[in-house]
Amino acid sequence: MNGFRGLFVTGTDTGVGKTIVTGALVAALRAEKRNIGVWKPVQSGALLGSGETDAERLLQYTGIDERAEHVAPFTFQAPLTPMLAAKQDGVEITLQEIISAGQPLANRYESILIEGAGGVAVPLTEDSLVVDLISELRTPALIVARTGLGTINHTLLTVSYLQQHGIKVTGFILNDGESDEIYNDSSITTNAELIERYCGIPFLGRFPRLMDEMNTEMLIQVIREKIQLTPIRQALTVQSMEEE
Ligand SMILES: Nc1ncnc2c1ncn2[C@@H]1O[C@H](COP(=O)(O)OP(=O)(O)OP(=O)(O)O)[C@@H](O)[C@H]1O
Ligand SMILES: C[C@H](N)[C@H](N)CCCCCC(=O)O
Ligand SMILES: [Mg+2]
Repeated sequence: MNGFRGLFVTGTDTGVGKTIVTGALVAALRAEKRNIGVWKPVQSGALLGSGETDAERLLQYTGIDERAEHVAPFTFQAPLTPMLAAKQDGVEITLQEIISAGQPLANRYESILIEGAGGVAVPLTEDSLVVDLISELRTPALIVARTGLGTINHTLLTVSYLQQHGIKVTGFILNDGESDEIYNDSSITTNAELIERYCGIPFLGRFPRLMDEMNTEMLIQVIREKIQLTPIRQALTVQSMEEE
């Protein structure tokens, strides 16, 4: 049985801000005295020790006391889809190895937020995509998407693909990201409402562009002010009850 208690944070693409949003959500949930952990099953694009990997960023944002190699048991240097990045390092991993490597970490927490790599159809291993990992873990999914023009199509496709695989979608968050583009984009006033209308998945809020250093206190404040946590708390609770 591969079931994990948690929520899988996926995105409409790589670079949409899954790491910052995941870190902020975990920090806000932990501030409520919940024992929530964070897991990055496979990461690519930087090496541990650089301070640039997602595991290191997640630990920095949340203040969790874990070793980065436990948060991300598989790290590959090349900025490529994990399957290819692993190949370049001469490694071949299986979906079952990825899942087994996360189990000891998950066992230390009441629930975990899991950050994917890129979007839902990104090759993780020779014969699996991110969506297959979510299916195996049996967690619901939360989508992080860009705020601006193009996000309706990307988000509706992501919702549809997850649902075709029997995965429950808890909601979507639109992230302003680091680009200036959205400031002249009139679609931002209607994107969230249109996505909700066409797929029926709740909009949980807009994550603002952060200019200052991203410390834990500031991230908790951003989540409290901008993001609806109730559906996320419910997703984590319902799952725990289903397991009993
Ligand atoms: N709201 C924001 N404010 C400021 N910078 C942001 C924001 N969201 C994302 N960024 C920056 O944009 C870059 C890309 O975001 P990030 O690495 O979080 O994407 P990702 O979805 O986690 O990508 P990956 O698929 O590699 O995990 C990072 O440098 C991040 O710090
Ligand atoms: C390198 C990086 N940061 C990633 N998380 C891997 C993203 C792979 C995306 C593949 C793709 O969709 O074309
Ligand atoms: Mg990331």
